[in-house]
Amino acid sequence: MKMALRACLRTKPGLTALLSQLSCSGHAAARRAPALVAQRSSSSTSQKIKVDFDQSSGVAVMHMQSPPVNSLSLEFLTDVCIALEKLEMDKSCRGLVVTSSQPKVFSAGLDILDMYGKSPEHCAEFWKAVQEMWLKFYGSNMITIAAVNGSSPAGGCLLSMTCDYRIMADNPRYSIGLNETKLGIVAPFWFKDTMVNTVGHRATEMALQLGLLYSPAEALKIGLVDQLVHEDQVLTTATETMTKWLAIPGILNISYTCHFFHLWCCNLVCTICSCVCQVIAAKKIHLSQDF
Ligand SMILES: CCCCCCCC/C=C\C/C=C/C(=O)SCCNC(=O)CCNC(=O)[C@H](O)C(C)(C)COP(=O)(O)OP(=O)(O)OC[C@H]1O[C@@H](n2cnc3c(N)ncnc32)[C@H](O)[C@@H]1OP(=O)(O)O
Repeated sequence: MKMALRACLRTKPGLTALLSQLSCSGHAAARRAPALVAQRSSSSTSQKIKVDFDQSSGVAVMHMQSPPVNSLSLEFLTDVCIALEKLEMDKSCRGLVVTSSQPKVFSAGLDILDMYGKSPEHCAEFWKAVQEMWLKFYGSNMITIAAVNGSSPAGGCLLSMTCDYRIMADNPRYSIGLNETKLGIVAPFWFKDTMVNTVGHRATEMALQLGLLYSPAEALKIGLVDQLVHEDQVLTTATETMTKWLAIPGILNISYTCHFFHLWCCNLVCTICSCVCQVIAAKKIHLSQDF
């Protein structure tokens, strides 16, 4: 799916426009102008994000440092998107590792405090920022690897699933998954689609309906993560793995992209049809209540 988005962002101007409308892209850029990285190795820091870029390898490491648990607030999401935009614009940056500076937690998912009791304008901006993060990671031209060095529920799991590869710390205290159901909320369809693309249909059904959080070993078994390593080795393994991915010529990447793009379009059409059916059904229910 990520590759599919990459392809359409490269080749389909119409869809790019559609996606940019969906994601309100540019809202982050409007706040702070991106700067190109000129040094051989550099480090740029916002309050909540630290990016180390090694120009010799073309690999950047994004450290999420929003205490206590890297919850995805509007401010944090905006910083993530700005950092991504900057890296994306620097053509020498080919790979991105995302990890956490917080102990025991990769990301606690959407910031619950930022969703509660806020103005409709804030909620709209917040929700657009969530979509923007998803689109930017999924549609990135860089190879992305999530170095999941702690628990990663809900939106945190989504973030990791938008990456090309996931390496998780092998600590049974940590968990990962889309647990929204357990919180009494329904995960949006694009959370669901992202998981289907990662672990398949049946595993997603089970995961979402029961709101399951998986231990690292269980997550590996269903393919939610690709590799488990000792806690101390997560970041180094991620950078080593990146070297392998970057050795693959970009043209092959684009070819696979076309296959996945086809699948993604089919999915989108199905989703639109199902939304139309739901609206028709809701109208029928409404009418039958009137009479
Ligand atoms: C606004 C309009 C949009 C509306 C749309 C709504 C529909 C959206 C539908 C679905 C999508 C939802 C996606 C989500 O991501 S919802 C968030 C789900 N997240 C969780 O369930 C995680 C909850 N947290 C935990 O499980 C744990 O905190 C932990 C495993 C991440 C870490 O555990 P531990 O190290 O033991 O830390 P604590 O539990 O003690 O927490 C420390 C501190 O952090 C606060 N906190 C934790 N999670 C969040 C969070 N998601 N948002 C905000 N704050 C969080 C926690 O309360 C503690 O705070 P303190 O008491 O003040 O210290």
